Amino acid sequence: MIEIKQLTKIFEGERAVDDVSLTVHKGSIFGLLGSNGAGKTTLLKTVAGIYRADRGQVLLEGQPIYEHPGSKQRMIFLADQPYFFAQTSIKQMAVFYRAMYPNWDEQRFQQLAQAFKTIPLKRKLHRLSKGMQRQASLWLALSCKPDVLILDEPIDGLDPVMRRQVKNLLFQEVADRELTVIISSHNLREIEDMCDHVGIMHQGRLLIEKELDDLKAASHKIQIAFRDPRHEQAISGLLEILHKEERGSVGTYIIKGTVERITEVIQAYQPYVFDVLPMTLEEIFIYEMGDAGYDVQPLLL
Ligand SMILES: Nc1ncnc2c1ncn2[C@@H]1O[C@H](COP(=O)(O)OP(=O)(O)OP(=O)(O)O)[C@@H](O)[C@H]1O
Repeated sequence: MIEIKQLTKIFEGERAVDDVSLTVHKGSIFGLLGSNGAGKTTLLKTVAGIYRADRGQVLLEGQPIYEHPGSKQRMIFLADQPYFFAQTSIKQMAVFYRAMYPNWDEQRFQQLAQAFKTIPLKRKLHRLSKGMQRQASLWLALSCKPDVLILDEPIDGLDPVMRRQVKNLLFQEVADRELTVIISSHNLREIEDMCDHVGIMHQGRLLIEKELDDLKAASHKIQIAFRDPRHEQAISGLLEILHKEERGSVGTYIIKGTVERITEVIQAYQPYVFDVLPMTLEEIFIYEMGDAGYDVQPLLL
């Protein structure tokens, strides 16, 4: 378990991360979203023990990460720009990782050659494309068998086939040995596919942090055609309507509450049309955050 407690990181008098508290459970995948400059990379680097917090702390299984080299060996941070030593191949980088990370698993490294077969073992990494370099850094990271993998927009630059491959590898590690993953991305669909918890950052602050299932269960998109316009007024007194759009006689409503409660209230008026529609994570964020007083639309892609 990772506990982030009232974390603040200041650069040149500006708070890049401002009083963020968050718990990431072992074996979960946490997705971090936010606009450019929101503080995601700074938060991730502080969690990884690369930056020292100005206030607050980060604990891995109760141990402060920055002060414990042993904790840092249990986690891997993959930056959005992969970094390798000059003139090295993946084989040579593997020698370095083997020396650095006590959990390095040579057999896993060999197995993963199949998954990352586009990367030649002896070719200099700096000559590979950006996407291939990202693949190489994921290959090395997974071979270290880390307890925590922190990924700063790593999947965004991969082609669709490799994206699926990497997601499957991560799911497998989470299921088999409770790997904890923290991933930042601008791609909401990616986060929705992968993560069980999500958070949105803006101007250094964590605006919202919730379990995806809770978010999905908290509000619903319903299409309704009432028999009598007065019925609509009646339900708005009984349910919390966050948003409404009308097309002809059919209205699409975003309503807070459980689907059972919403169904019970609306069905009592026997509408002509009553359909519960799926909501995307983007819609959920827009309405949830709008309800909390934030215009979140510009923060999301
Ligand atoms: N090393 C640094 N020195 C000074 N300021 C920094 C440094 N790193 C980040 N910042 C500032 O901290 C703020 C947050 O930056 P950060 O890179 O954490 O945002 P981000 O959410 O990852 O953005 P993006 O989505 O664009 O990658 C920005 O205002 C940035 O200019």
